[in-house]
Amino acid sequence: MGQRFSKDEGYVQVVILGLEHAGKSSILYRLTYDLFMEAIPTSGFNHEKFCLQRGPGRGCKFAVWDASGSEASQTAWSTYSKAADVILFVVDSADCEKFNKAKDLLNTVLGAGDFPPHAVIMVLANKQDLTSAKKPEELFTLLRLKKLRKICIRGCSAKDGTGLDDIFTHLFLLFDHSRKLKRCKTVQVIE
Ligand SMILES: Nc1nc2c(ncn2[C@@H]2O[C@H](COP(=O)(O)OP(=O)(O)OP(=O)(O)O)[C@@H](O)[C@H]2O)c(=O)[nH]1
Ligand SMILES: [Mg+2]
Repeated sequence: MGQRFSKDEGYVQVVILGLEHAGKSSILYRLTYDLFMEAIPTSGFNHEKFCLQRGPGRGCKFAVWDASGSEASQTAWSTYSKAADVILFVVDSADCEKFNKAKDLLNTVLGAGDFPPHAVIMVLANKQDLTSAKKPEELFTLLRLKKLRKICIRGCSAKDGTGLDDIFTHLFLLFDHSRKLKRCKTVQVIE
């Protein structure tokens, strides 16, 4: 907790952003310990490292930074985005009153364009265990994601683990694809 942010060389750098209370730290706990713990609001960062043990991305290493969602902390987000290979933007799918705020915040993050061109942006529609939660497809429209480039959405629940067990494989495939696309573009320019 409260660590200084830095780029982890040799790792796919994943930055978790989103409003306070969206469930960012709960997702990190679920990924790290495979359990649900009552999280306390983050001050600074949580930082964990993972290595994919199986599947197409076997051996790929991920460094995950879970930021505080407080307004004071949001001012520093562009620093983290600059170093990000993957941005996970977490939304509380059951908190309809905050959807607009979440949309504006996501637009601010994306509009700043600080992240590298190969970066993958995934919205995690968290708290799918709650009956009031909007489905990822609904959130896709509500957050007006279709207007935004290179972005995908996935439903999940830190509480019961839904949508999180294969997240690193999924991220690896997206990241790999994104890097290859970038390489293709370079080849086309040279031709
Ligand atoms: N029902 C349900 N509750 C969740 C889920 N994920 C998180 N919560 C709850 O949501 C609240 C906020 O969770 P946190 O993980 O602390 O949220 P955060 O985004 O890290 O918040 P900040 O660190 O303040 O930015 C806690 O009470 C969690 O128990 C989920 O998938 N389902
Ligand atoms: Mg937190």
